[in-house]
Amino acid sequence: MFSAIFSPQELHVAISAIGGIAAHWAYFIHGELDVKAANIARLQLAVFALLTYLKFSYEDLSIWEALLRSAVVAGGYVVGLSIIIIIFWLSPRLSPLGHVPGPFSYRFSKLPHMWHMGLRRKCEILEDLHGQYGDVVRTGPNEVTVFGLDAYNQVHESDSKCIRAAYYDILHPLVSLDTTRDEQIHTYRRKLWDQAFSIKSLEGAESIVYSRAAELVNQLQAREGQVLNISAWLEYYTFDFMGLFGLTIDFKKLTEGEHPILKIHHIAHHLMGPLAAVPWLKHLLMGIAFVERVKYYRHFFSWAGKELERNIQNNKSERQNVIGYVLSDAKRNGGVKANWNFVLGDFCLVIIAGSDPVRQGGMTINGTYIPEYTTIMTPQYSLMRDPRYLVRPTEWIPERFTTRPEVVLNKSAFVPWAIGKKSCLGKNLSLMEIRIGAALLLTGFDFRFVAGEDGTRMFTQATDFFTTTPGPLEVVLKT
Ligand code: HEM
Repeated sequence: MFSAIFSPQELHVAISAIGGIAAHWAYFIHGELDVKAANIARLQLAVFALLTYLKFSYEDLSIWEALLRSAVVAGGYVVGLSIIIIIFWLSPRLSPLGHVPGPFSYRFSKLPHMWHMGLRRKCEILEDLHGQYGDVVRTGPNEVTVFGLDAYNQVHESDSKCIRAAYYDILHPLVSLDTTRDEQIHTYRRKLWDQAFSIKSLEGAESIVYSRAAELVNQLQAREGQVLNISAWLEYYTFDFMGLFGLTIDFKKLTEGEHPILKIHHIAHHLMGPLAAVPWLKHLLMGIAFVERVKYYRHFFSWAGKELERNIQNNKSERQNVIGYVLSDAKRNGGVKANWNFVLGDFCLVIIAGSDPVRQGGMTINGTYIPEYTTIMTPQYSLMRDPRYLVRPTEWIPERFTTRPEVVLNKSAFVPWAIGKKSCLGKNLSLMEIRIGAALLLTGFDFRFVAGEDGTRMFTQATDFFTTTPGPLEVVLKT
């Protein structure tokens, strides 16, 4: 009967549109598909190719006509899928987050958020949304961002039921302590890492920190009177320290200048930043060869893989540092090759430590029910600039932490190292680096901003993606 009213091509388009709707109901809204993005795209391309072949072989069409007609059929699928996505995420009854306020366009897709992140930093976008919509904001079809200390504690405290969200698959297929989403694996690997951060290990680390801080002072003394980007020099200091402490590698950045991998890391960081909002897109692009945007990210991992192999070759005896403990564990449990994704993941984590977390869970936050399997973001940037917890929160008042406690209203909101089971393992180590570095620099030099520098670029030009890289701070030093 249908064939009397519709042409075969029209019928194919209609079936394809119904297929789009069915795919949404039967597949796309069930479970998490981010890391499967490239395979889903490949499958859809394969179906398209098959359809083109069938049309070419059985409908007596030229290859171009077959391609065109298949594209129209594929368009039916896209339209069907888009319509059902819009209905689903717009309807308060169907969408589990229909009751949470937030920007209209963010309800359907994370792509508008990603677009905005290309123009501004994520932390500033979220802070604006906080001002506009309050403490609980819908920032994606399946994502809310929550503000305030109570919300932060609920998500992060040790007995929280929240688990790490899809965003943490950032290194996929590699897995590091900081990105593993499996609670049991996390507990196991945290114990492994703990060995390298014991009091005894930190005592051993002290001499490395002193030697790198002394080298930093040497290098800066040799550049007295010159314009220096002190942000970069502090990064060389911490990078060189982490190489020696965690990996037995001397990156020699303090003595030989910026290591090429740091440059690659910075470019990758900058280009990948906006993609952080949309994990599936990052996985999709990584699955396609020659995508320019992820080129430097690939470079970073291929460099890290070779560097790890060299590192294993150069250090045959057991080492009592992070990579040593991680390798020994791998050897005890099937060998380094079998555990490569964990070993390389942790190797990369030592190189780039620290981040801004996201969690998943089902709970009531500030009176708003957040259903299970919702991604919950808890931006530390906003928490540590919230006037409920600090007086004049955006002003640089270092005395807050020493002689002026009256400008702190609630010190529990100061959580740079996070809290709970997944809080920073390197807190004491980083405090040691900061104290020794700051003491030597402040007692050894007078600092002056160069013309045009007011110290704000360090914050306003910082990149905000998994880890934060500060913007430049140009100064001239005098001994
Ligand atoms: C001032 C410097 C640092 C800050 C502000 C910082 C901050 C953080 C934060 C906020 C987290 C939690 C991330 C999350 O839950 O997603 C974290 C995790 C972590 N940090 Fe740091 N970090 C710093 C330095 C370091 C250093 C020097 C190391 C040494 C290797 C380190 C090792 C780690 C590790 C291993 C984790 C993962 C812990 C886990 O998943 O159990 N951090 N850091």
